[in-house]
Amino acid sequence: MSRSAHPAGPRHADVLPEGHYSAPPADLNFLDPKVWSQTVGRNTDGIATVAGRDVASLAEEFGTPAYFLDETDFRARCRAWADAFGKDADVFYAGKAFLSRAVVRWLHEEGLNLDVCSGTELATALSAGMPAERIAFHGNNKSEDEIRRAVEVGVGRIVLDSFQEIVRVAHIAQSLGKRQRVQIRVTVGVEAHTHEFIATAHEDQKFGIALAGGQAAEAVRRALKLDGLELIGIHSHIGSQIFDMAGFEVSARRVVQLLADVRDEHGVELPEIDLGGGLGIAYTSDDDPREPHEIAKALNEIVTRECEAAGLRTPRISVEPGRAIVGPSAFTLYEVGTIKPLEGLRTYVSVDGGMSDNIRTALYDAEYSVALVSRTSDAEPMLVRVVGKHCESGDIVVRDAFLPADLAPGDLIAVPATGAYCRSMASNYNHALRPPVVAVRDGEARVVVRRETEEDLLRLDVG
Ligand SMILES: Cc1ncc(COP(=O)(O)O)c(C=O)c1O
Ligand SMILES: N[C@@H](CCCC[NH3+])C(=O)O
Repeated sequence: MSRSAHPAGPRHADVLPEGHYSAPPADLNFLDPKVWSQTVGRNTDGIATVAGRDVASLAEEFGTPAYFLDETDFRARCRAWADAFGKDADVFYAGKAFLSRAVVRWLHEEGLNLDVCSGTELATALSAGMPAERIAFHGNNKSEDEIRRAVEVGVGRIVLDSFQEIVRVAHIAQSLGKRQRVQIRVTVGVEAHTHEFIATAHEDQKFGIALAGGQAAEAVRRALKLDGLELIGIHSHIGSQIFDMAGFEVSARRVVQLLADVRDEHGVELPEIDLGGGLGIAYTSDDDPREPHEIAKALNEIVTRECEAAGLRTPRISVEPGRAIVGPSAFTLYEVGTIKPLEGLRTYVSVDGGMSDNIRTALYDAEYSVALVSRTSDAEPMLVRVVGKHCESGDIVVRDAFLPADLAPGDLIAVPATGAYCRSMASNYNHALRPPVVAVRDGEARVVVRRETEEDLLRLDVG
């Protein structure tokens, strides 16, 4: 990402502080379609709109902060992924990015499958009518209750994450008189170019079983011996917010090598491989993510080529995008509160939310964009840091961005690309009430996850 300085304007300090910012955009009013969802634009009054609804009326009706989810955009991304991979592959939406019953219904209608990683994500999916056989169950520490529930309802696959779990799932399935379809999650030893906390395929971490040292081969040996398990394939997920396809290619190659080793040792050709999720999205105009069809083409080619070289039948491929589907489909709307110019540094713009609705900046140093959306402005750009209202100096929503210098309390600003890992990682820090998710489509807005209330919080406090 660019960290270059920019020409100093009237509201810029002579020497700008070290930051993540690029030069100010040529037009501060422009809502770049790269980072905003499909139906976002501005009306003739300059107010931003989504699916035909203007943000001023949305703020009036639903309050701020709030997440607005562009249903048309979400569904279009589901279709783009499903079409790109075609009928000989499976797309599992990673529910951890954002899960609600409305989203489950949309996924179902668009023909996608679902990856869940807790009993309660599973319950949400089932309660919204997702057929169990289209659900994959993940997790590095699934409880016995979670496993039993998943086996009982008949999930399509459980992704085994440790040697202990191989035995645990087999016993539970057998005790229920079932044979559970499973995959084994392996760590392929790839250093994905992403933040350390969201890279998952290097060996020193909690997920999966290492290919290195023959551990994954040993896991396959054990799984194949157990009556309660039907081993259908190998799973690899290398991390999240990745742009470079090289890591996926190495991963695919190593997984196919394991399939060849399994065939040589056991005479069994495992029919499926899952290459996980992790595809990056544009959070700022500097980001250039790959399109689903490019990703599908690259993955299909590498798997086909490696399988041909190894004399294997090409397995059925599955992928698990979360962020790449829901991330760009939503934005968070905030009202500007206090504005504090720090001479020679930057201007701190406080909003009515913060790290409780978007922890990603504090946790991963994530970059976001921001725009004034309740009006347009011809004022000079001013370098800002958008911060929340929490008692924490790291409570930053957008580390470095430009907003018009005439920004004032009461203005509405919006942060795009907050559909993934924002509401799903939201907290009640400082007893913040988690914001609602409002789905907007064809001029209609409806709450799909309501705002928490004081009563919700007090109900849990039984002391
Ligand atoms: C196993 C697995 N699959 C899929 C995903 C989804 O990742 P993303 O939302 O980056 O596509 C994750 C999260 O990183 C994951 O751990
Ligand atoms: N929560 C992370 C990604 C990890 C996803 C799950 N393995 C993020 O916001 O980027």
